[in-house]
Amino acid sequence: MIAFDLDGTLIDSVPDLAVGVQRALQEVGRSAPSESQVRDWVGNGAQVLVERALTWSLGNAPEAALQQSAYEAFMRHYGAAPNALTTLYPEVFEALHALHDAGYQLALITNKPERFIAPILSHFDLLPLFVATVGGDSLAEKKPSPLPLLHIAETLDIAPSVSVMVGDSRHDIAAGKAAGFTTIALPYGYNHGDPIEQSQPDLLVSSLRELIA
Ligand SMILES: O=C(O)COP(=O)(O)O
Ligand SMILES: [Mg+2]
Repeated sequence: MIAFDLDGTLIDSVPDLAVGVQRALQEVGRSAPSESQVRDWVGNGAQVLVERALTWSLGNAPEAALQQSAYEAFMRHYGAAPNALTTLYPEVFEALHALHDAGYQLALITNKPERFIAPILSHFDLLPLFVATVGGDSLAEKKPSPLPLLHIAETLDIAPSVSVMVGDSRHDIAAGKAAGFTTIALPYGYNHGDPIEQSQPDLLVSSLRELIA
């Protein structure tokens, strides 16, 4: 089984995430961050993304009521147009089809809220390739916890030792290691601005084409 991360691995979603964050902060009367700031804040799910933006804007952590209003606004704005500016990274479509046709079971494990998974994968004609998907709010814990990975392995009845986690961030690699998966990192996504090599994945590939090779 090969499990893929979504944001920063299969899709370059930051342009739409940034618009969602900017509109949410404007709606709650706060200054809006730039797209490059948002890029470094992606990785721990929508609640943390909104919290990081508010903390930047306020200079301190937000109160719960403000966090909740901004989170609801983000979910509404991002949910209204999750595919407006988002693109698939090069070779993703071909690579996923090649792996699927070769008989690998493909899973998707993202920290993104579950409700956005199907609309985005459907938009890019990728949804039927995945036997299982899990979002950041699907289970009690999200990456870097190994829980979502172990949950998928158990659901598919596949041992972690023959499972692979492919991702762009330290949370993917940490979750993969803790779950006993082989970890493969891609360098082009979002890792809070740090090189993914620092997480010491089992393998670093420059693209999904190289992964197939
Ligand atoms: O939504 C996020 O913060 C990150 O999502 P990802 O796990 O697909 O990279
Ligand atoms: Mg990612």
